[in-house]
This record gives sequence, C-alpha cells and structure tokens, in this order.
Amino acid sequence: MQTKSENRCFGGTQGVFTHASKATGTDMTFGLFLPEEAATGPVPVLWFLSGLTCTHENAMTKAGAQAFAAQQGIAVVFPDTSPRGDGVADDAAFDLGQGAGFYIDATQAPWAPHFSMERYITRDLTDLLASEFPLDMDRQGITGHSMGGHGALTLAMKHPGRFRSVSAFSPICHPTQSDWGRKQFAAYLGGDGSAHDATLLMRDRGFDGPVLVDQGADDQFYDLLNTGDFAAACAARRQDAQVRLHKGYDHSYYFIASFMEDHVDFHAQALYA
Ligand SMILES: N[C@@H](CCC(=O)N[C@@H](CSC=O)C(=O)NCC(=O)O)C(=O)O
Repeated sequence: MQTKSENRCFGGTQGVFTHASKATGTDMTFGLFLPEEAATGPVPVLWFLSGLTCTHENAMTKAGAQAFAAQQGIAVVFPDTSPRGDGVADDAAFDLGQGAGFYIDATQAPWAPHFSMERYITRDLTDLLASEFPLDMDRQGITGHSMGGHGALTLAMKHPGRFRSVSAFSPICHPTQSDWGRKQFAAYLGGDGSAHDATLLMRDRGFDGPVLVDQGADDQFYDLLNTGDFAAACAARRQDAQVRLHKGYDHSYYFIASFMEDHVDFHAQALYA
C-alpha cells in the first residue's frame, strides 16, 4: 500500500492510498478519513460508495462527511467506483465501464478480467483496512449515492451480519426495471441481475438492522431510481426502514451534503448500540 496524501481534517486525518487488488487485477485508490480517536484505539467504520462517473474523490471532497464523522468518532472509507487504466475495458457511455462498476462481479467479456467490484469491496479492501488501520471491523455501516446507493443496499443484504446499518442517498432501487441496471447487468453478467436488485433483495431477504433512504423529489434521474418500489418492498417485509422524499432537492452532492449529518448520526446510533 502507498500513501498518496494525508491532510489534517477536523482533528483527524484525511488520507488517500493506493494498493494492488487481486479482485480487479489493478492498482486501486481509496480515501480514508480517520477521526482523532483512531490515534488511541480502533474506531467504527462507515463505507461511502459513490455513483456513476465518480472516483474516490467526489464524495471525499463534496459530501461533507468528515465534520460529522469526527463528532461521532467514526472513520469513513471512500472507495473508487471501478478498476481503471489503459488495459481495462471501457465504453464510451458514462454509465458503463470505467467509473460504472455497479458493485458486482462481471462474468462476461470484456469486463470479467477486472470488473469485480463486489469482491474488491467485500474482500480486498476490507482485508486491507482491517490489517493496516485502527478500525473496528465488527462495527461497520454502509452508505452510498445513486449507483453507490444500489451498492450499499445490495451489499448490506447480500452479506448478512457484516454491516450493522445501511443508508443511501438517491439509490438506484430497482435496477432490473431501469435503464440504470438492465444495460449494465446485460453487459457485465450476460443477463438477469435479480440477485443484485435492492427491491428484490428486500422482498426476499430484508436487512437485519435499520435502513435509511433519502431521495430528492426534484431529482433529474427520479424515474430511473424507482424509490417507491423499494419503499413498498420495505413495507411488505415490515422492515425497520425510513424512506424520505425531500421537496426541491435534486441528484447532486448539494443534496447529499444537506442530509449527511442525519446519515452519520443514524449509523453512529447503530454502531455504538
Ligand atoms: N454525466 C452524467 C451524469 C453523471 C452523474 O450525475 N453522476 C452522479 C452519480 S449518478 C448515479 O450513479 C455523480 O455523483 N456525479 C459526480 C459529481 O461529483 O456530481 C450526465 O451527463 O447525465
């Protein structure tokens, strides 16, 4: 692992690191905010999975999570959204290929050799964080935005027992019924992505912990997200969940930053219970 940068931030440190990943077969970059408390012992960790076109940097610099994470004594990890590089497959469209890994493991050419983002997050980066940083991996929460909200909800339900709490900002909630999902599952998996659909996972499995979803009512991508389907699946399952619609807010990081405090506090409540 290589340290790319470290900056003092709200009494803690915002770092950026690169490491070789077996899952992707590439070097990967991530950001990690460590609060002051990490100097004296392991702290809980909150994952932030970013959306289409993002690197590790968007949420790290625009979401405003560090101030609230510092107040709660929680670390925040900001992974990249896909493998990258000249030898890695890509597509001209912004919603496929580099910057659009969808947090699944591709099985189809040309994506399969490098696009294993579920394995990257849940094995490689998890193992690295546990071995290199003062993090309490028994206390993990996960959140994300849009494609990253899909990643947070689906990884939480597909890996029971790993995350104590899950939240999402403007998540892609029902990708098998959306152009943000069908196209990518067809390319990466060669077909149906039902096993990676938050609404279907909620209907069939649910989550053993609290769920929080925030959605802007004036989101320009609203029709691609299907928030109502996820809310209905939560209701049918009687899931411990809040799904909130906020008038006037769009899909941007201004929306995320506006509700970040609520999300960090929501996770802190579960992580310190
Ligand atoms: N370029 C695209 C829109 C891309 C976009 O809005 N990406 C969002 C995530 S969308 C779902 O995953 C994002 O987070 N962008 C980065 C940012 O810093 O805002 C288009 O033109 O439609």
